[in-house]
Amino acid sequence: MDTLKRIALVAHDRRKDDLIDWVRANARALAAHRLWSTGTTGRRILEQCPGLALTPVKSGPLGGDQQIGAKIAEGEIDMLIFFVDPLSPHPHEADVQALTRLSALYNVALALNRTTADFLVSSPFFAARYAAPTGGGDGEPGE
Ligand SMILES: O=C(CO)COP(=O)(O)O
Repeated sequence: MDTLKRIALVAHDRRKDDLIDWVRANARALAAHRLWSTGTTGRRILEQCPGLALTPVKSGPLGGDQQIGAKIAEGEIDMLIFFVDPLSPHPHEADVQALTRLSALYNVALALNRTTADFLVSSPFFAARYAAPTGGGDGEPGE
């Protein structure tokens, strides 16, 4: 079974430090998977974890949430880690709602906060490939 996961990492501004802290804490597990991020989130993650196979798209308010949503609609994302800020208004609220709606519609594993992200990253679903590499596997993305 192919256990390589395609994961999107997104955070609102006031949750970015928390997401980056979570990514750093789970960098070894995440390094075995393919990652996408909205623009500002992705650039900040790569500053801290330059070894991750992470592709930034546009910034969320400039269409990045919709780009991630389109990948979900195309069946190209398995998991969305989206640390939302429920206490601030967002100019692109419609895009935020569309992104979480598409995650529900396409049965994408969705974490809106750190506790749920911890459950996902520690689940057998996530860890199978990591725990049982096949011959010659060294955890590099794309194997
Ligand atoms: O706006 C976002 C999520 O809705 C995130 O976008 P950035 O990562 O570009 O800040």
